[in-house]
Amino acid sequence: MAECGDDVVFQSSLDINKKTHQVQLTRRHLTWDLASPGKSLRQTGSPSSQPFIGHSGCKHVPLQEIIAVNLERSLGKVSPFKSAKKNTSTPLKESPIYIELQPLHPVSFSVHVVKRCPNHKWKKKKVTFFCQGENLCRTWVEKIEEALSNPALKRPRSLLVFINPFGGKRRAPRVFEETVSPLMELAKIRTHVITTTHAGHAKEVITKYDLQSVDGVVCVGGDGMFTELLNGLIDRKMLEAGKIQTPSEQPISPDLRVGIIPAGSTDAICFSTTGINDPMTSAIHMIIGDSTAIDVCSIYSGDQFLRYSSSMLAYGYYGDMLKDSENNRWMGPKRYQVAGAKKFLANKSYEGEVSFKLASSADTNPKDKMMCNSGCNICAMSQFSQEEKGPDSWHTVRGKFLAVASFTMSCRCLISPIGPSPYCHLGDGTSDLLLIQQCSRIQFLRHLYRCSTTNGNQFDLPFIKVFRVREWSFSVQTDTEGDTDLQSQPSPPPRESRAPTHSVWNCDGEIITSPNLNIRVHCQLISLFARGIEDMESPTPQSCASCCNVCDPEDNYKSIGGHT
Ligand SMILES: Nc1ncnc2c1ncn2[C@@H]1O[C@H](COP(=O)(O)OP(=O)(O)OP(=O)(O)O)[C@@H](O)[C@H]1O
Ligand SMILES: CCCCCCCCCCCCC/C=C/[C@@H](O)[C@H](CO)NC(C)=O
Ligand SMILES: [Ca+2]
Repeated sequence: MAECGDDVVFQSSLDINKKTHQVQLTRRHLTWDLASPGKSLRQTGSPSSQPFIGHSGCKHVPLQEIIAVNLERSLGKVSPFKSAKKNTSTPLKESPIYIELQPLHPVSFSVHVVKRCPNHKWKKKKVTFFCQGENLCRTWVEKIEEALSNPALKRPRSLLVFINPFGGKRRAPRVFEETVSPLMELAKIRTHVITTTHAGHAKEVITKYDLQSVDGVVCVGGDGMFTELLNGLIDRKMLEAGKIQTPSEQPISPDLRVGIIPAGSTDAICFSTTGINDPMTSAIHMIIGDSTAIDVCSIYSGDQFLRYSSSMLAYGYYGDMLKDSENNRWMGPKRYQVAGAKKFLANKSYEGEVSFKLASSADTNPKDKMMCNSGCNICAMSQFSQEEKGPDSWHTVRGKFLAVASFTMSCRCLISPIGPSPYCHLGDGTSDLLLIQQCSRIQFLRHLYRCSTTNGNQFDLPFIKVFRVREWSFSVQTDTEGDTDLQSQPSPPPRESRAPTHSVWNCDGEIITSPNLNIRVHCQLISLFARGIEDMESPTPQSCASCCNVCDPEDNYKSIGGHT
């Protein structure tokens, strides 16, 4: 059924694939249906105010899923011979070349809409409408463009783009040039593109840039690049508000949304917020103005603020792996596999004490099998329930850990298709804190293997504890036995033969060396050009359910608008 308030803006008959259709633009949809005797716009309601009710075969696209609308430029075919022949008094050889456009069809415009493909991949699909006369064609384009510029749709008009030429497989410049830039042009989005020359470059620019002049900031890179933008944008807000980040200070939300065109090594943030690491999919989410707010952790060493993080913060195995992999950046994404295998064989554990404040709500937990999907109710509720945190409930675990890791999102990536913490929420104000106690290689392998599957049972192992937390801290414990041994020697052993007693932190792929950290989760602090991962089995309000009265079961994934 048509939604209340979805008034008709414009309608007419137009040809699609040489067949006449009744086409209607409402405030929320573009709809077209084959015109046949006994089936017309008039029959479906008052022509001036009522959207018509669809049925199978009728296509019904939410405006939010229109990527672009354009007048078609090539209106006819070139026919110089005919033109020359008309001027019979002039010999053919000497005649000036007249080019006459022979319209194949009157005039046309194209609408590019979202096409859903398997595995959350999005492409664009072009539908061309042929009009009786240029005026009608121009009016259609104007009306659709006007509807798309409705502020409620939150489509960006201009973007600041940072390209990291050294991230991942070093393909970012090409990815932007070949895939993203043509799409932005098609959608008439202005881009100011900066190719970074050094680490920290994007953050430096963000400190000074006139951010009022853009509607979003985009990185073409990986998790490290996103984190640089995240830190730059929050730092800028704090600076403008004259605030210094202290443990008791609440960080201020940036006004701008951030986009990620995946071109890094892991791309876990892009994967966890769109369901895939595909540049075209991400570019489309940006163009149509999708928005999802994600949690951010602030990290301190004592009272000293270090940085903000949004994906994984991990000590032990993942920290050692990152440190080792940094020497092999030239290998690209493979560096993580090489270092991961080395550190797996090393099977090193570290003593430490972890204290954490459990999320007060007993409704969710890291093993509850409730995936955070687009339009997630748990995240929607969390936005309003941050004040009722309940009584402080701190817990402490001491031990020898192979890894201590907190996931503020699922951290899906190619090697872990539903993520190392599959039921983690994007915007519930919590992180999943994973404690892997010292264990044998075979036990740890079992956990890692489970992370690489879609079973979601990687925490169901006796040496693993996992908690949903709002705040937590870690401190190293001195290995007293080891220290005594060292002290009994006349001089310290050579540096390389000393086993390190502590690891480093892997913070969104960047190293933090301070071992003792305090972490706080801030609910939905920054918004991304994404919508979370769509549940293809039960459509979400943003995809199909709210708009769709015309799902065509024959046309799954192929149908306009991708209705399921
Ligand atoms: N021109 C540059 N030269 C060197 N380093 C850069 C440059 N531009 C950005 N960086 C830094 O490179 C780091 C890593 O980049 P990025 O996240 O794009 O790739 P990655 O580490 O391969 O991918 P992932 O983080 O997904 O594993 C970022 O933290 C960023 O600060
Ligand atoms: C025997 C099969 C082994 C499969 C191993 C699966 C383990 C999956 C764990 C992946 C964790 C990735 C979490 C994301 C972290 C990012 O923040 C970071 C920067 O991009 N990437 C890495 C690799 O540290
Ligand atoms: Ca979360």
